[in-house]
Amino acid sequence: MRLGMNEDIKEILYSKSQIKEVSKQIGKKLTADYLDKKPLVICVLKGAVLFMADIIREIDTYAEIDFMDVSSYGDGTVSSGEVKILKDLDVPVEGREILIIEDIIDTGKTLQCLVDLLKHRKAKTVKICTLLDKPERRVEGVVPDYVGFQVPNEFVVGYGLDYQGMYRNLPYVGILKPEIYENN
Ligand SMILES: O=P(O)(O)OC[C@H]1O[C@H](OP(=O)(O)OP(=O)(O)O)[C@H](O)[C@@H]1O
Ligand code: HPA
Ligand SMILES: [Mg+2]
Repeated sequence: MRLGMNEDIKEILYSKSQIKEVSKQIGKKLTADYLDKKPLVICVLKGAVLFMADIIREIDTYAEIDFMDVSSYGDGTVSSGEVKILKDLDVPVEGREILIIEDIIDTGKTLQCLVDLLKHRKAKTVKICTLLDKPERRVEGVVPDYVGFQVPNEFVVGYGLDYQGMYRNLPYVGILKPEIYENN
């Protein structure tokens, strides 16, 4: 009998309070770096939605927010390599200081595609803030500017990160038991 989501987690990597603490630290840096710059803060749906909500409340300066929905993983644990734009931004980015908020950088394909697009649209600057960085799996040369935690090469879920659309609502980041996805 499955008792609930928590039973599917092999190990908790980052607790709610650790994530809160790291968001505060990053928020302080962002406040200093973006003072008077009126950045456009972009949340990459859906994974980044929880971290975005934390981060914007820690940025103590004028900022606009917008959302983009891109998807490359579908239902699996391996990137398809093909990044689809499912929802574009509502505002133009030309001349703007852009801060992209992500939950995780894995292969880097999603962000490489986004950064290229925003530069093509003539953004003034494009910086990346990610809760998690998994550098071991990188195939693109994406380097984040603000990082919460570096994660090992494991499939992680929680705090926005999903497996087959589930586990996003776990209040921590944990490693999914391999038997969960190996049985599917
Ligand atoms: O560095 P990459 O290998 O490209 O992987 C990282 C991206 O993959 C996940 O999103 P996904 O496409 O699964 O959509 P989701 O955010 O809606 O879960 C995650 O939220 C990142 O956006
Ligand atoms: O480890 C991961 N977990 C969930 N979604 C992801 N998208 C890229 N890497 C991951
Ligand atoms: Mg995502």
